[in-house]
Amino acid sequence: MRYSLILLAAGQGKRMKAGKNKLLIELQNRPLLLHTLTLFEEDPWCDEVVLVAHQGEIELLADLIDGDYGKIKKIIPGGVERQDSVKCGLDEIDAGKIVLIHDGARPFVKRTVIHELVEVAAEDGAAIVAVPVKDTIKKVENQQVVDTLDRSELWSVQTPQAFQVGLIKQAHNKALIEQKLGTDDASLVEWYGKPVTIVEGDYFNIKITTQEDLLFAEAIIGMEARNNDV
Ligand SMILES: Nc1ccn([C@@H]2O[C@H](COP(=O)(O)OP(=O)(O)OP(=O)(O)O)[C@@H](O)[C@H]2O)c(=O)n1
Ligand SMILES: C[C@](O)(CO)[C@H](O)COP(=O)(O)O
Repeated sequence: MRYSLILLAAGQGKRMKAGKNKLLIELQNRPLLLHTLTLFEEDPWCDEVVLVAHQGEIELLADLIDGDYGKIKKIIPGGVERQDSVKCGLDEIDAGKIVLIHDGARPFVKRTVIHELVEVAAEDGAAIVAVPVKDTIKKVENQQVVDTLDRSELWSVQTPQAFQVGLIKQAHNKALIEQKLGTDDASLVEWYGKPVTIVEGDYFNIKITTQEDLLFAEAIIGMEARNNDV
């Protein structure tokens, strides 16, 4: 199987409070973005990568990559919202492909999960990685609990998310026209009226969002290094 990747790196990292794009923060002496890029550069199923960046950081990222990532087809400017950045990426992907959309801020997705996702998307049209929620989730209004949701039905959604490219382009185009904004791409497909299949992932595939996630990330890298030594 083969796929194209849209890798998102055009966020602001406001919640990280690092004063710069969080994807440039170093983990084990390497920018976070390069950890994520390496996963896909080394995956034989990945044909090409469209890297979506801030207009003002395109040159910086090109220098950082320095010709080491041959699968990068283009570095293109993103938009204000994550969804706008994905739309810019989709415009670069040819018809008939399976496209994966992934947060540059998730450097720990496993290749086995990626491959299962691609196979399911090729069959079903849309597939996303998710894990069952571990906490009890309550609905709250004005600091008052109004409901306790049934945890057996709740999943915490990650990326990558994989789609037949025609389907995700149609969903994004309709969302643009009707000004529908979602926090992930699958929600646009759901809103478009098409099914989305869950592939169970794992709890290591964190999104590096706030300062404490950097500690978790260092711990995961340390654990991976120890496992490789065994
Ligand atoms: N306009 C945007 C917003 C986000 N992203 C990317 O989408 C991924 C997930 O977004 P998030 O973790 O929310 O990143 P930020 O927007 O950078 O963080 P924050 O919301 O804290 O500012 C990140 O890899 C980020 O670079 C993007 O490409 N374009
Ligand atoms: C797409 C996503 O990774 C799913 O968890 C997430 O929605 C991305 O950004 P967010 O701004 O943290 O919601």
